[in-house]
Amino acid sequence: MSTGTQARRKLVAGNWKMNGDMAALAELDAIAAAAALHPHVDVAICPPFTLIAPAAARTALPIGAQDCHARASGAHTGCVSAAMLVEAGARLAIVGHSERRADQHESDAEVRAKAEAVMAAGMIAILCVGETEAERDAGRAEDVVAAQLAGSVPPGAKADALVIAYEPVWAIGTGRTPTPGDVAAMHAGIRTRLRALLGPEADGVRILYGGSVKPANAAELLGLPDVDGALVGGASLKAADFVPIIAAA
Ligand SMILES: O=C[C@H](O)COP(=O)(O)O
Repeated sequence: MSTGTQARRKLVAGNWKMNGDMAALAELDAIAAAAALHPHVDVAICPPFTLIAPAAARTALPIGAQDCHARASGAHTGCVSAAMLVEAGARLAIVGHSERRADQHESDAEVRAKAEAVMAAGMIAILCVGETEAERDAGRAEDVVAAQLAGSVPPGAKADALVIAYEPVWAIGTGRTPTPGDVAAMHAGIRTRLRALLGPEADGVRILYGGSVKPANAAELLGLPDVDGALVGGASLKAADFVPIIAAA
């Protein structure tokens, strides 16, 4: 998988969430075939933990995890370490998804520790940020995202190991998306915040948009300034939906 440092290659990553079984891995074949037709786009799939090893064995597509424990080992029932993910074949891992921030009460500090573990293991961290609808309605969206970045982006992170995914919580799985202007403004704001945190390295960090990305809206969203790709949930489960998004990138 290419790094983001040179002209920020687009990245279209699928997050299967808690969906998929062995039979679903057949979708990877069609996705891989489409990805080969678009070599200027990086494509990755993040299936459930149980499918990482068989997915990585089946395809050359980069396979990722949806979470990672911050510690290397120990008494953490139900958790999986970064080294375990690498051994299973993962090359990237999502951290700080809003569903985990909400359901598992993950703090910015925990997300940062997870991102550091992912990077230390040689994987790419896709670090998610995004405001709730109430926060946007209150005019606090940019401040909320800025605070998440300040609290969860590891200091000294390198552009080839860090991807930011801006996912407004209210747009996830709802069929709703921010206006193109709001997406562009938020991505520009994220870039500015990253420069303050990481210096010039920030210019190589890819910033993905996520939240109800579909074939019908992908071209518009992916064509916006500072939108370096997409993190796709529901529309990544079927190649018939995901492939047009890859093509749009
Ligand atoms: O990680 C993916 C996002 O949560 C977006 O999900 P969605 O495309 O189903 O809205």
